[in-house]
Amino acid sequence: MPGTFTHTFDTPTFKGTSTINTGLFIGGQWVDPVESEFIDVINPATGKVITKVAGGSKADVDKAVEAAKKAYKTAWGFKVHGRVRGQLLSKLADLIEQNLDEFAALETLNTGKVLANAKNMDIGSSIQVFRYYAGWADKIQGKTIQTDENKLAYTRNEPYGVVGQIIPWNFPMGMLSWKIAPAIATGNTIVLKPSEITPLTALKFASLINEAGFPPGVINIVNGYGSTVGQAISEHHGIEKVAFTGSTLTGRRILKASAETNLKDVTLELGGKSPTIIFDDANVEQAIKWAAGGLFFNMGQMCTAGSRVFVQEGVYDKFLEHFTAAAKAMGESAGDPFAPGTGHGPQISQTQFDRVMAYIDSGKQDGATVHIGGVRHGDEGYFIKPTVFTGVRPDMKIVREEIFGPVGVVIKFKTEEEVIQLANDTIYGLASHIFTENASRALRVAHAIESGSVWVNCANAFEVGVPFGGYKQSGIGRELGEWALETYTQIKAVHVNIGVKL
Ligand SMILES: NC(=O)C1=CN([C@@H]2O[C@H](COP(=O)(O)OP(=O)(O)OC[C@H]3O[C@@H](n4cnc5c(N)ncnc54)[C@H](O)[C@@H]3O)[C@@H](O)[C@H]2O)C=CC1
Ligand code: BAL
Repeated sequence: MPGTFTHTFDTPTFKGTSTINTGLFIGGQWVDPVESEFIDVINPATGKVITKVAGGSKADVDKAVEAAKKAYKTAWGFKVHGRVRGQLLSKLADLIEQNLDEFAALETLNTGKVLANAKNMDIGSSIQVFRYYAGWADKIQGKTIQTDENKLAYTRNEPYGVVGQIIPWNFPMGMLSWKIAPAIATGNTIVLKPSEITPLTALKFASLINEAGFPPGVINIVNGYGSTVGQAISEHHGIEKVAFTGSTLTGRRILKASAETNLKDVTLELGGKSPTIIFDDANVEQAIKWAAGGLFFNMGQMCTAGSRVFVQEGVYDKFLEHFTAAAKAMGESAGDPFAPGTGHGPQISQTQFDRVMAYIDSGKQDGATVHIGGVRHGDEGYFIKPTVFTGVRPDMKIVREEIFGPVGVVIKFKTEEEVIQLANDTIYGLASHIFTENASRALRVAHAIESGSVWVNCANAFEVGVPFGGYKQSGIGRELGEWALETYTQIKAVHVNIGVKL
């Protein structure tokens, strides 16, 4: 019988006891893992264990796929009107909203995110995503193709059936909503694996699925390690599509697993090394604020983090002075993520802390200048001070590789042509942020940059209706907006002979 985790919160927005089931959610029921594995969940602000939750194995994935297949064949897909799928998604959004403060508290406990951000950005935006796709569920349309009087040809956008979804730890509820909402709107059933590091809000979410009214097996949540549950999803012959957000290395493994098994469709949202470009003609005060947020938000644990900051020579000194001050202020606001006034939390885990500190050390060893930061904050938890390097060369690891921490490089440039070449000198192509008051330049540079998203005079300003995804090694496919509907449907062409006789 699966256990529960109970925690009493006394936060500014949520005072009360949260009780969540720590099992696997398969076929509408909480079950124990077949192999009885349990995984520690750590509070990154203290480094202490919060609880243990079930970790699944291949056998649990098999059970979840069976449940999802049965649900798809008997109670979901086109057996259910799109309007009903939309109503259930809306109900889920309402239930998350009714539990907003508890979700936010759990997210902060498990990730170390600042509470206000967890509430307004993570949980708040995931509610928006469920509502947005609830609206699409009865608007999935094929096309008729006019050939001649003898034929009726039309297309249907059909669901894949069972889809697998593997999500990371940097935005646990955000990425869950990006994956589940469009897949459900288009009529698929789901086996989702949260990150084994951050399962708490996914488990809370699972407890709302039956209450929202979903038939058993439509949404299954199987927590566990990537090397077991993640790999089993990627290799499963009963899964027709997998959607993944995480590292480029794991993305390659998932693509390879698909190639070596059933050639399932794959959507990948991977790493980045995004440029932030500030031209002399920018509104520099605004650019400094956006660039600091664009790099340090979520402790730099964003795939779109503007971690290479290119500044034109005329505003370089002014920018660097104030950008450094912003980093300093952010560092001074580090602390208990539940406390009002805290602006900067810990990295997610000891592993990520060590990885980010190793990048900082490599920058120092390669001869870059630590302009500010470069050290841990405090002596408990996984806090790292916002860090800015100057005096870098293009070949340094801190310039080329995704750090996924509060660490950026500031580089001076002279001309537009030069900065376009520098910005595109990367294997990644996820996002870019451009600051200029010259509209022609903004559009010229936006079109020349090789990235799936370009933000002009802002940074990381996501919109649920606008597609998101990567060029180059940052990914395959698009999420959000109507584009996500395409990634969760396959097109069937139907040819009907009206008048041709043989
Ligand atoms: N694009 C993004 O939003 C993210 C990028 N990253 C990048 O990845 C780096 C490493 O972080 P990790 O947590 O190790 O990322 P990861 O890519 O290993 O983990 C992401 C998800 O993939 C799963 N996974 C791991 N190995 C798998 C496998 N063989 N098959 C299927 N699923 C598997 C994990 O359990 C987790 O749910 C970070 O430093 C960062 O650079 C990490 C998280 C999110
Ligand atoms: N993975 C989408 C949000 C982000 O990490 O930037």
